[in-house]
Amino acid sequence: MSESVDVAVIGLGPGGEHVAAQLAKAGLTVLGVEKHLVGGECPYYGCIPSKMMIRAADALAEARRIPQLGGSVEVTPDWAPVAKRISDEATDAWNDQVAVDRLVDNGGRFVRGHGRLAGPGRITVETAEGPVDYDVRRGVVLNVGTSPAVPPIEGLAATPYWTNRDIVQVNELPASLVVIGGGAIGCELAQAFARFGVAVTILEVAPRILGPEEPEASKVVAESLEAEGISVRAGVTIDRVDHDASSGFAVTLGGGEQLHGAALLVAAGRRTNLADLGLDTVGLDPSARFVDVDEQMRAAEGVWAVGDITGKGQFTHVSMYQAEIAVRSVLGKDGPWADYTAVSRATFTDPEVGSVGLTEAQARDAGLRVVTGTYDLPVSSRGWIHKVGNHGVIKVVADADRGVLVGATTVGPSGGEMIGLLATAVHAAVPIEKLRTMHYAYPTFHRAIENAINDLDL
Ligand SMILES: Cc1cc2nc3c(=O)[nH]c(=O)nc-3n(C[C@H](O)[C@H](O)[C@H](O)COP(=O)(O)OP(=O)(O)OC[C@H]3O[C@@H](n4cnc5c(N)ncnc54)[C@H](O)[C@@H]3O)c2cc1C
Ligand SMILES: NC(=O)c1ccc[n+]([C@@H]2O[C@H](COP(=O)([O-])OP(=O)(O)OC[C@H]3O[C@@H](n4cnc5c(N)ncnc54)[C@H](O)[C@@H]3O)[C@@H](O)[C@H]2O)c1
Repeated sequence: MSESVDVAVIGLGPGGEHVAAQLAKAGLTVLGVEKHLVGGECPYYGCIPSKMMIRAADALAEARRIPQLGGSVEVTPDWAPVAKRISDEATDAWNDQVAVDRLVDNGGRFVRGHGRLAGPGRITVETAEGPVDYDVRRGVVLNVGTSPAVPPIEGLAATPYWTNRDIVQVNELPASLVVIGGGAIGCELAQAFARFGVAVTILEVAPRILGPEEPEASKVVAESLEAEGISVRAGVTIDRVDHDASSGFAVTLGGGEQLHGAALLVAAGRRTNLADLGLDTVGLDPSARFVDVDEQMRAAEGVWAVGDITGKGQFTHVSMYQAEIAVRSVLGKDGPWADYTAVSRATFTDPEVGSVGLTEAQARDAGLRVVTGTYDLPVSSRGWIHKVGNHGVIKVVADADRGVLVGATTVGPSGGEMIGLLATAVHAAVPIEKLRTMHYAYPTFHRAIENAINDLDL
């Protein structure tokens, strides 16, 4: 006979873990199903270990700026404390016992294995001891996340390339690193490794790195990376990859040029973990790239989905936001339901890139009467004082008809923090006239936002 539970959560990434804990605390019988590590990509292979690397790398870079400001310093990078911190503090050597215990302490049940929908109100979990069936009375919440996408480049599959899951476990740095992909992962990790003395090349097929960001942001970051000695090659195609134990990786570009690296990182986007999830058994398309959800995160009768698989932004904060909504929906509570007009994000390069809402191009595509304002950070008072490391730009995108901002980008030192002010402005549709007449402390970086708003021809 099958065991019976109120709710099963398949995949315990940040969102799924939150859903399982909250529903268990609300008194439901909740089964959490995870095939690898409870907590998902973010704590073990993503946000947290990468930001620990970046924190250390930024400290090195800041120290190297001392001679231009006030003294002398000898900087000797050492990767060992970074590797140790990631293993000891972030991942517990990639052991999730604490997270499993947290779920159980909250009243949830846990099973390790591959979960799969098996028709309305039923799931099967492939455990180490064999398949176990469960009847699910109220519903199933899917939070199965993504895996690294590996482009079909000739020769690549047969080489010992790294993905984010390997690079966060590196104990010794390579002399050189080729990065395939100039997105958030590629740019953040390229800069971190370069600051530890690794010779880094970024290969990006699109015309510019950080493609989803404003072109102004891509330009500032590309210039900053190049100024640190990183080779940024945008608009290139890769024909093949070879590897030899003695000489390392050889990457052949379209046109024949060959690049070499001791290590190769594939950071070319993500694919959703939707294969072998039994989506067809509940009437969903198993070949779709994302799971289509409504504003309550419902994908089908008795099926909810949260996180990267919903296609609403592959960020931990989006997964957690959706998790809160799914919890309310499962419990039969009221909204507010999902609204993505002011999703913000931060890319932790130096300079950091903060952004919220629509880019100028997206706003134009949406048919808005668009007006933009920009301001270069180095000419702001704080940028000028800051001197070395002050590269940055603020850009705001306004809907001229409504007199509000619909998007903004803040590039610079603390760019990811500066976006907070503008996220509130977009989220709450604060009238531009109100933003023009508020106080901006002097001399902060965020005071340059006032200049960008005053640059709007409105
Ligand atoms: C290097 C890197 C850096 C990042 N940095 C940031 C950042 O700074 N800020 C930010 O907001 N986001 C960042 N992200 C993105 C962030 O990690 C994800 O958006 C976040 O983890 C949310 O994902 P999720 O909730 O969809 O699930 P995931 O974290 O992807 O977890 C899904 C879980 O489901 C499990 N699973 C899959 N299939 C099954 C199955 N059939 N049965 C049982 N279990 C299953 C997996 O093992 C996994 O544990 C980064 C990602 C990477 C790779
Ligand atoms: N700070 C953050 O919030 C943060 C940091 C890292 C990752 N993330 C999340 O993780 C997601 C995945 O990150 P990502 O950087 O892997 O993906 P991405 O989609 O952002 O970037 C991948 C890049 O690889 C390029 N590419 C694809 N195939 C290629 C090829 N064959 N040759 C050269 N370039 C190729 C793409 O054009 C793209 O620019 C991000 O979209 C983001 O949502 C967030």
